[in-house]
Formats: sequence, structure tokens, C-alpha cells
Amino acid sequence: MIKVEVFDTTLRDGAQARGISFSVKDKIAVTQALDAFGIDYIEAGNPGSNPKDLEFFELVKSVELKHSKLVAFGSTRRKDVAPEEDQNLISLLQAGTEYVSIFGKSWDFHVTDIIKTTLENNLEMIKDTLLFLKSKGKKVIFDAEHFFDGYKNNPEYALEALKAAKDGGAEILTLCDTNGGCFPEEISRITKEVKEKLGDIKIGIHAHNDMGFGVANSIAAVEAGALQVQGTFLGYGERCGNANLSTIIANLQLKKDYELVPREKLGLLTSTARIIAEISNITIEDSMPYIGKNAFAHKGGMHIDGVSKASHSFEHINPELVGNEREFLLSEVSGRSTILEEIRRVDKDIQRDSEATAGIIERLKELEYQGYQFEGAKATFELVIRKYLGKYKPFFDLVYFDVKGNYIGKKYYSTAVVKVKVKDQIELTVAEGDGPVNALDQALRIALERFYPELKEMHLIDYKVRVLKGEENATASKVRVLIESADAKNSWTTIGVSTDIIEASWIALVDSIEYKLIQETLKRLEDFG
Ligand SMILES: CC(=O)SCCNC(=O)CCNC(=O)[C@H](O)C(C)(C)COP(=O)(O)OP(=O)(O)OC[C@H]1O[C@@H](n2cnc3c(N)ncnc32)[C@H](O)[C@@H]1OP(=O)(O)O
Ligand SMILES: CC(=O)C(=O)O
Repeated sequence: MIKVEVFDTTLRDGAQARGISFSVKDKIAVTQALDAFGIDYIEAGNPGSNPKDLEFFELVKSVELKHSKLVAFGSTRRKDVAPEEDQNLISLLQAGTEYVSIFGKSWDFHVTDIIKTTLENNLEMIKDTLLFLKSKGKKVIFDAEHFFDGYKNNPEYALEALKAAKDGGAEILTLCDTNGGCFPEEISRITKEVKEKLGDIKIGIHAHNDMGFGVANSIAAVEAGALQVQGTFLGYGERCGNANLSTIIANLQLKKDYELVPREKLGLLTSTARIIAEISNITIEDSMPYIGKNAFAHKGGMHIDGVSKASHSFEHINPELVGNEREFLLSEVSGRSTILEEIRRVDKDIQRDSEATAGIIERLKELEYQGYQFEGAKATFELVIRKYLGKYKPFFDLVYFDVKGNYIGKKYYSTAVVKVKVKDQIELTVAEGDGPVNALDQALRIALERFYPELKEMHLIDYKVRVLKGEENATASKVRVLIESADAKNSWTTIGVSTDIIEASWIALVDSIEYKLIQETLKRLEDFG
């Protein structure tokens, strides 16, 4: 088992992604999540860039980290400034970290045309900067910016840049595919050549994802001898992002003979990813390998049948290894194996071959054809099963409802009137709401709470509407409404479809209330034994 160090730059390179802006508090929270997961190095900011990063390094001094080493990032000294007078280097020292990472030019074209200095001066800038930082007691990781492009253009010079960093006392030389434009075989070949030519110093890899090879290139470098991988936990970063560490860690640790994080921590991969996404205010792509919501979600009836018989028939790993979960999605492509579990929740005696199983599948496919989609609305599907099996009795009957919107002065009000019959009693209520559905929800609850006080515990937490185009369901302009409701212990989702948004919302609202009342009834029956 070879140890490969993990270097996370979510808080530095990840913060260079469009749409990401961490507050100091966010940075501390991400640092703590990465530390708890066992990341070796956290590049947490660029103190020469902005006061926020400097403030972060000041405040983080009082945060106890159990595993990770913090790293402050900056560039080599400016071309005509001595290191001790370079403002960026002074800020780096102020950050007070044991480790600093310094990026320097290793592509001759960048030296002459971007920083506009001589090739010799750039080598001096690298060496001087590192010697200065070493003299101040720092451990330095050298990021050879554009190393692979530089090596392809002028291998001797690119290697000279690495040697300057080595002579300056670098602990690790990181080869960067800054523009993300290399193929894995190039990364592999060049990494091997660097290792042969530079001897015993530790090599790292920093890959970008512009060709979709961020993960593949990082793995190619590790297989060629790199012992440190830089990336961002969820692949955030400038342009197409950085190499995605959550994928690299799982790939190398579960499929190859490398240890990247302590073994017992791998099961925290998914929860750590979700914490970081939440703080970053970015939704994780459902299809992200290992940690995405769909990574172990099965929809095809034959796949579900296979997984139920032997999980590895359609899963490359057990989801528990990375803290994710298996899910079976209900839909028109479901077979009997998929829905049997749902049916048995209602009636344990029903078998795969029972007539009811086939009948319920037919009903499911019919409803999906009308525009329903049950993969996200299992509560409504439970009601479909109950209705089919005759295990459903309405808790109330609707006499009528009426919803109106009015401008009064300059303000828009929605009002709903609901008349229902419960146990032979008629209840007529009226309520105002923020919108028509909210008004309807309020009026219905007021009408029912007298009979079913447990409804006071539940509330609506999400409401989504989707307009269905004709070709999707063979009918013109229907709307699909999904309502998520919750009480103190559970949340559940219901669905309604109609050509009228109010009617679709009503259907989903009624299902949401009936589902809650059924659960309460079942609980009471269970309590009575
Ligand atoms: C590949 C990477 O991700 S590298 C990191 C990139 N990240 C960032 O740029 C985010 C943080 N950057 C910043 O906050 C700002 O760019 C600062 C504060 C660092 C600098 O701001 P400014 O002084 O206004 O310079 P500006 O950003 O316009 O230009 C960059 C300067 O750095 C110089 N420079 C670029 N790379 C290097 C290097 N490796 N070593 C020394 N100087 C460098 C450029 O030549 C240019 O100098 P010039 O002003 O003499 O032309
Ligand atoms: C250092 C760095 O972020 C890069 O070269 O991409």
C-alpha cells in the first residue's frame, strides 16, 4: 500500500470558480470538514490577494486541526523586487502557516511574454523566493505552473525551473497542467521522465479538467510515481474546474493499492462532499461518481432485479464504502422486482407473481403516461397501491373549493374558500395566503385540524411545478406539481398532474395530508398492538 498525500485547494483554486465566494466563516467550516475527513494539506487561501484570506489565516490559528496542515499560497517574488520587500511574500509570512505553496513559471513562453523577463531572471526569482521562505522557517511546496506545456515546448528549461526550486529547498515539486490541455499518456510519460531526471525529490500533480481528464490525468501521474495529488474536493475551479478529489480518492483507494485518507474515513466521503457543497452553495451533480444522488440509483427494471439478486451485478462497489446509499427508482421502466418492496409495505402477503403486482405496475405505467413521475413521489405511489388494493378510505370529501386573486390597493391577495365533509359534518373555511396554493393549503388545514389535530405538526417545505410539453406525455400543456411535506420526524413527497395548476396542486396537497393521516393511523394501530 503506497501512501499518496492529498492536497485540497477548494479554498484557493476552488474559490477561483465562477459563482463561488467563501466568507471567512465558510472557509473555517470547510477546513474543519476536510480535516475531519483526513485530508493531508489544505491550501486555504492567498494572503497576498485580499484581506479576507489574511483574516482567515489569523482566525484559523485558534482552530484545532487533528490531521490537516494548512498551506498559504502565493507567487514567486516580482521580477524586479527583492524577496524581503515583496508584498506578496510578506503577506505569506504573516499567514503564519508551517507550509507555503509557491507557484512559479516553468514555460519559457510565459516567462518572456507574460511576466516579461529573461529566462535567467525567472530561475533566480524561483530560487531566491524559496531560499527566503526557507530562511524564515517555512516548508515550501513548489507549483510549477504550466509545467506540461512548458516541457512540451522546451523540456530543458522546464526542468531548469524545477531544479531552481529544488536548489531553493522545495519539499515537493508539483507538476501543473494549468490549462488542462494534456492527455493522460502525456502526463504519464512526462512525470516518469521528470522522476528519472530529478532523482529523489517528491513529485506532486495538479491537474485541471478542461478536456474532462482532471481525474484521469491525476491518476496517470500517480501511477507514474507522483506521491501528492492536488485538486478540489468537488472539482470546483477556474473554467472547467480542478481534478475532483472525491473521485480520485475513491478510485485510488478502492481500486488500486494506494492509501490517500485513513481507511476508516472513506465512509465519510459522501457526507463530507455534501457539507462542502452546502457551504459552497453549489448543488452536487446527481451523476457525480461515488457521491452523487444517482451514483447508486437504479431505474431499469432488469437492473433492479439484478441488484436485488446480487448487488455487484450492476454496482461497481458497495455504496456503503463511500457512505452513499442504494436507491430503486419507480417509473414506467420498472418491473415487478422494483415495486414489490413498495407494495409489501402495504401488504406483506403480496408476491412477485401475484395478480395485484401486475395490476399495480400497469396502473403505474398508465399514470406515468399521463404525466405522473413517481421516482420522486413515493408517498403518492403508496396511495396508488392502497387504492388498488382497497386499503384506502378517504379522510374527508370535498364539497367544493374556490380560489381567487384580487388586487386591493397595490397589493395582490389570494383567498381560498374550502367546503369539506368530515364524518357527516360540513366545514366551510376561508383563508388568505401568499399565493393561491398557499391560501388553499391554509383553508384546507383550518377545515381539517378540528377533526385531525395531528395535522398541526406537518408543514409544506417545497413546492415545484413543471410544465409538461405535449410530446412528453401525449397530451398538451399539462403541469406536474410536486409537494414536499414534513413533520418532526419524516418528510414525504406527493404529486399532482392536471391541465390546471390549481387542480394539480390540490391533488398533491390532498395526497400529502392523507399520507400523513394514514401514517398516524398505522402508528396508533401499532401502539395498540
Ligand atoms: C494558475 C493559478 O491559478 S495562479 C493563481 C492565480 N490566482 C489569482 O490570480 C487570484 C489572486 N490574484 C490576485 O488577487 C491579484 O492578481 C494579485 C493581488 C495577486 C496581483 O494583483 P496586481 O498586482 O494588480 O497584478 P495583476 O493581477 O493585474 O497581474 C499579475 C502580475 O503578477 C505577475 N506574475 C504572474 N505570475 C507571476 C509569478 N509566478 N511570479 C512573479 N510574478 C508573477 C505578472 O507578470 C503581473 O505583473 P505586472 O503587474 O508586472 O505585469
Ligand atoms: C498553481 C495552479 O493553480 C496551476 O498551475 O494551475
